[in-house]
This record gives sequence, structure tokens and C-alpha cells, in this order.
Amino acid sequence: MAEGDVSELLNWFRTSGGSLDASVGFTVFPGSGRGAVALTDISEGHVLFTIPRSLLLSTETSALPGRIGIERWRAAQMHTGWVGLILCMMWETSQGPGSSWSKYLESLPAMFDTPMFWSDLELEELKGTSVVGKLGKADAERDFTEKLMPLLQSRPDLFPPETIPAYYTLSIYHVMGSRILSRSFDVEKDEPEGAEEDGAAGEDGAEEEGEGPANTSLESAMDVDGEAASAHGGDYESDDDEDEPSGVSMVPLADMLNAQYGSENAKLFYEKGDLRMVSTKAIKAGEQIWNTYGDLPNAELLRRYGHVDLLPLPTGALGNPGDVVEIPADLAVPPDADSDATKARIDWWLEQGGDDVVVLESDLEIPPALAALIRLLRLSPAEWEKAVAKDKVPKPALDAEVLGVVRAVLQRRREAYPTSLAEDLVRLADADGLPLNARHALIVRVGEKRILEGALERVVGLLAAAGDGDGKRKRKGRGEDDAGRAGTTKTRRRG
Ligand SMILES: C[S@@+](CC[C@H](N)C(=O)[O-])C[C@H]1O[C@@H](n2cnc3c(N)ncnc32)[C@H](O)[C@@H]1O
Repeated sequence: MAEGDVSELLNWFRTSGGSLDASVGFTVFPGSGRGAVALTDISEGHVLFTIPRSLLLSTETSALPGRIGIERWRAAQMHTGWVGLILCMMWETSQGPGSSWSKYLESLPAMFDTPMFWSDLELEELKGTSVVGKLGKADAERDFTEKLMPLLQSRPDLFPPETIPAYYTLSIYHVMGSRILSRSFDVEKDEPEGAEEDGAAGEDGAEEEGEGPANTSLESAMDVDGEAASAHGGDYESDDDEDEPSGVSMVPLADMLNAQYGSENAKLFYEKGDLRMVSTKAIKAGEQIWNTYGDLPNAELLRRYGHVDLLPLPTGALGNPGDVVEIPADLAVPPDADSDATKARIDWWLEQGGDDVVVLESDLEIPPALAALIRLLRLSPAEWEKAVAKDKVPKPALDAEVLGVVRAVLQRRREAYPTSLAEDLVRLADADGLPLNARHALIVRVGEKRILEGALERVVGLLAAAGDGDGKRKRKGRGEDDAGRAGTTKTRRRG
């Protein structure tokens, strides 16, 4: 199916019980592929299309888990993470026209601009950004080898060996995983919680009784609520610890909406029998119909979707207002800290609901969590015991001592990038000639570094105001200006 030709897909959609309002069309937008467009003026709260639940592709709707047997399915760990859905998508594809989803599967992209598919040289361009540690390629390959392949080999009746090279390779596994990462939704099996009791409509104007917003899948999606929007981290293959929490599903047509920071004008809502894409604002004829991917930072957009947002920022520059810089908690550890004691404090911090990554946003505010963590890591043994006894993390007060450490932490974070912001800005001025991946990486780096440099400037200003602009502030404790990574101390990632 050619990229812009959605007629076969729409035929399948309609003949399978879906309905598409006459106000909605699909077209190809330069640089962002297919997307939906308003063919007429659309009012807020209008149902744009309705998708019967039977059209969703998930481990619930595919016949494969039943054919394998649920006990065997679970024993093979197909019910955790996305490996089961990936296998269903592979198997449905292998069924050709025999699959209920063949027209849908044919319409999905097989190539992605996401870093999962970049060369090592290209990945170098992302060094220092939060993308690299989250790719999860090794975990994906482990799932493929240790979970999927043994199951395939044990059921030649369902997976004839001669079909393996065409449908069940590692590279196809990555393609299916990337399709899920960039297009899936979490669809609750029944009505959303609370919908019945309070007749809750969707957040944004859909007033029909019993509706609720369909969440993003754990790692992705086109339509999110606040909770899911903050679900950073992890990777699509290695979500091994938990059972699949709800129905991660491929949702035909809903996954053809593009997104752009702050532009959402439609959202997916679900009911018992179907899902509905509903306008959340009035949309003028000719305008794009945007879903939201959660107004993610460019690092996450690139990792999950393979694109970045470039919009005018309040500073006049172009960038993504949702950009952030992630600061690993390890950077706040005093250089001379005892590693066992530090580990105990960080473990306690995590137990108290802290995270092992502190997020700096574009408002350049010093995150209270960073101040609290810095203070926690510098408590005397007696103070530490008291904090534990009282079950209270230190208050996030930003005194000169803490600010000095914040400055050192930010400087250390800056060292993770091989190039400076100034160097990157020179390259950015001439970025049109760069290959797409290098350009995307550059935009991610610049977005992060602008925040980092802005925050550093702010901290230096605050220190100066506190009478310590030259770094010779008075300190209560040991030297802290060079806070660094504690060599042997590891923190763990939550969730
Ligand atoms: C859910 S799909 C949307 C439909 C997709 N454009 C298609 O052709 O099928 C998500 C993908 O659309 C593209 N996309 C969405 N929004 C975009 C944007 N603002 N700029 C560039 N590409 C975008 C990215 O390739 C992303 O992985």
C-alpha cells in the first residue's frame, strides 16, 4: 500500500464496522507522513470516527494466544511486556489475507527514524542525552532469543519453520516493537474506572456517558492522560517485572493522527463496545487534526516516534517547550562519600518516593527534589538517623551551600556531552545540509543544553546574590564544589 493511499485501509475499516465522519480526511503532510485533516469546520465534542473493539489488535483479540493455550502462553512469558503482542502481530502478518487485520498490518510503516535503527556512529551524536540509556536494544534481543524463539520452535504447527525467515526474524521483531512503541494505546478492557459512578466524560469536552480517555500504552501513544504522559523511561521490550497491566492495543485509524506540542484538538475515548476519536476543540476546515503524544521532550519524541518538535520558544529560538534535562541522582553524591552509606541513603530516598533521576525543565527552576537529595546525601550520621526515625526527607531549602553543589552537579552533567552548546549552535545554523538523524540528534542536544546552561546561569546568579558569586562561599561541611559520581555507588531506577 503506497504511503498516502489509505483507501484500502478505509474500505476495510468501514466494512469491518468502523465509521468515519464525513468531516475527516487523511492526507500526507510533508515531513510527518499521513495524518488527519478536517474537511469541513468541526465543532468541539464531535465524534470523528468510531472503532469497534473487535478491530483493535491485541493479545486479547488475536486468536494466537488461544491457539497456543493460555497456560503455555504464560509459561513462555508472553503475557509480560510487549513480546506477546509482537508475536501476535508477526503471526497475524504470516496469515496474509487470512488475518482479520491484514489490510491494517499492510498499512503500517516498516521503516523508522528512531534511534533503535541508527548506526553506532549516528548514536554517538546522542551521547549525553537521555535517549541512549533507554533504547533497550539488548533487552529486546534477549526477549526475542529467550522467550519468543523457544516458543516458536516448540510449535511448528503454528509457526512452520519455512515461514520463520519471512515473518519471525529479529529485525521484524524490532519493526513490530517500534510499531507498538509509536502507535499503541492502553485500552482498558471494560469501562474506565469511575466512569459509571460519576458519568465521567473525557477530560476535554466529550460529554457522552460512560466515556473515558484511552491511555497511552506504557511507553507510547497518541492520546494520553496526565498520568501516562509522565511515564518516562524503560523500553518497549523489557517491561518484564509486571504483568501486562491492561490491554496494550493497536488501534486502527486512531494511530494515523500526528501530534505536535500544545496542538491537541482530538482525543480517543473508549466505551464498552467501541472507541471514539472526539474533537476536543473546534477545528477549521483544512486544519490538521492532532492527537497528543503527551507533549514529550524531543529526546522522548525521537526515541519513540523518530521526530522532534520545533516551535517558537519564548526566547525567540526554535525548540520544544517540553524539553527537559535528566540528571542522574548519582551526580549529587559527594565525591568522598562512603559508598555503602550513600547506597543506603539513596535506597531510602527511593523508598520515600524519590526518583533516581531529577528532571530540569525549561522554566529553569531548580527542582526541589535535587535540593532535597543534595541535603540528604550530606546529612551527618546523626542527622541521617534522625531523618529515618522521623521518616522525613530534608526540606528542599536552596541555601548557598546547596546552590554550590547544584552548580557542581550541573557542570558535571554538562560534561556528559562531547560538544559544547556553542559548538552545537554553530552546526545548527547550517543544519539543513545534515542527514536527518544527525539533525535530529543535534536538535535534541541543543534543547537539553539550553536548559542546562540556562539553569547554570541562574544558579550562578543566585549564588552571586547570596554573596558567593566567586565560588568562595562559606561552607558548613566538607568541600562540595566538585560533587561527582560516586565511583562504586549505584542507584536503581524505579518502576
Ligand atoms: C501515530 S503515527 C501517526 C501517523 C503517521 N504519520 C503515519 O503516516 O502513519 C506516529 C508517527 O507519525 C509521525 N509524526 C507524528 N507527528 C509528527 C510531527 N509533528 N512531525 C513529524 N512526524 C510526526 C512520526 O513518524 C511518528 O512516529
